[in-house]
Amino acid sequence: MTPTTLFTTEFDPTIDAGLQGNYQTPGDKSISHRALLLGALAQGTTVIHGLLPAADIRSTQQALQSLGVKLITRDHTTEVIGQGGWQFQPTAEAVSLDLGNSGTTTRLLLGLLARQRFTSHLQGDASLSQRPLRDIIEPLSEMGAKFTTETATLPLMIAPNQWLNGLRYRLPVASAQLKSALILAALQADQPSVFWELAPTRDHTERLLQLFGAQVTATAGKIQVTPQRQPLQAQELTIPGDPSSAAFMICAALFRPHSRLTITNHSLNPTRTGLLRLLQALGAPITILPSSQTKTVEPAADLLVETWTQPTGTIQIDQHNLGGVIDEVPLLALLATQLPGTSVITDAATLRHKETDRLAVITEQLRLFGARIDENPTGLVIHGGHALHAPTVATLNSHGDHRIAMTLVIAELLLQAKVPIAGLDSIAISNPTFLQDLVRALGGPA
Ligand SMILES: O=C(O)C1=C[C@@H](OP(=O)(O)O)[C@@H](O)[C@H](O)C1
Ligand SMILES: C=C(OP(=O)(O)O)C(=O)O
Repeated sequence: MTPTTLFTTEFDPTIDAGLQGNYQTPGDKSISHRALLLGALAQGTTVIHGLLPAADIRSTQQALQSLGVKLITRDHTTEVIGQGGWQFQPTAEAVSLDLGNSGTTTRLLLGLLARQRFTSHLQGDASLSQRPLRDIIEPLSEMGAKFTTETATLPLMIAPNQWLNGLRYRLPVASAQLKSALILAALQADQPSVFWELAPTRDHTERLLQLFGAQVTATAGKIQVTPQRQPLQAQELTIPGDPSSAAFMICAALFRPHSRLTITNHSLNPTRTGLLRLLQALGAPITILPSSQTKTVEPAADLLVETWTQPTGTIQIDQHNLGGVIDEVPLLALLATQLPGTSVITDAATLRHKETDRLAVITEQLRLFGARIDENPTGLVIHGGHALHAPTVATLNSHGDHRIAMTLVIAELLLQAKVPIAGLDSIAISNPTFLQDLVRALGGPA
């Protein structure tokens, strides 16, 4: 994603208002990818309500279309015409897939394309092409997949392949993308597979596969996959709101005076509610209310978030709870600056291989606000308890990373500082209506 130095004109972080009204959380990104992919494999038409309309999801949609899958979008509903089996039917003998900025699309497709009759060429943008794929290439190759890549990154080629064997494998890293790729390959294998997770990560693949009729069981970090001989069965489903998008509005409301914001449709999947649990344990004024929305494919609720007048406590993240906040870490670093003590994030080296090196970039940017952060190879130590100030630089820089860009917007809002942010347009990767929604919650025009 090309950095820009444009700052939005409609959003004014110096505004003297709290966040009020209702915030409709955009559809969950992880579930949106998976609903499209499983819908494509199923027999029948899968109807998805509330798919996230963001650039990463468009990468999955375009990849599926290149693979010969038909998608129909009307208003807030997307229909996926399932192909009724594992074999995609592209019109050419070799397909080229541009996966943009989306790590999830890339990794899940590596699993799905491991046993196809055609050649696939996968590429992505500059950021995605830097992200390591070795962790995923190695076990999939052991199963029989045939990858060609010089550096275990994109661009990469997958050769036609007629067989995959089952695998018993202890995942060396905690990664939902790795786990999902292995499960998707294992369903196409000739023998059963068993995987053991290093630490808990989001479980949308397991849940959705069960809904679509696959034999996948997951207990206490052990995942058992039976090869799927019958096609998956198409479903109609409504996607819950993405906690990783809601997180920004929750923090803005907690730390802006005069806030009273209802967040609707927030997922309650326990593998995604790490931030919510952590804030509730610290006594933040967040009330969980019954959901006011249509029943979603995973549990969801409304949240009432009010200004946190006396923030207390600290944040402690390690490998046991990292999975539940993996995409919230840049925001957690900002949150920790607002707490009185010293917060510690550890076991988080994987953050160095996201859209940017998120540990380095958030440290660099929050220091411009006067934050006291020590960076180490696997995490951050954030010394709270002292006031931040408006940055004195001419431009902040998200380095084209959507989560960093949104964290900087919230930092500016908390400090009422108006400094241009380079790469703000990256927000469209996961949360295209973010600034508009923020302006509305602050009392601006809808
Ligand atoms: O599976 C997924 O949908 C995702 C998994 C996470 O990565 P990990 O593979 O590190 O868990 C997360 O960072 C990403 O935004 C989405
Ligand atoms: C890391 C992220 O996504 P992905 O890995 O799909 O690019 C994210 O959304 O923060």
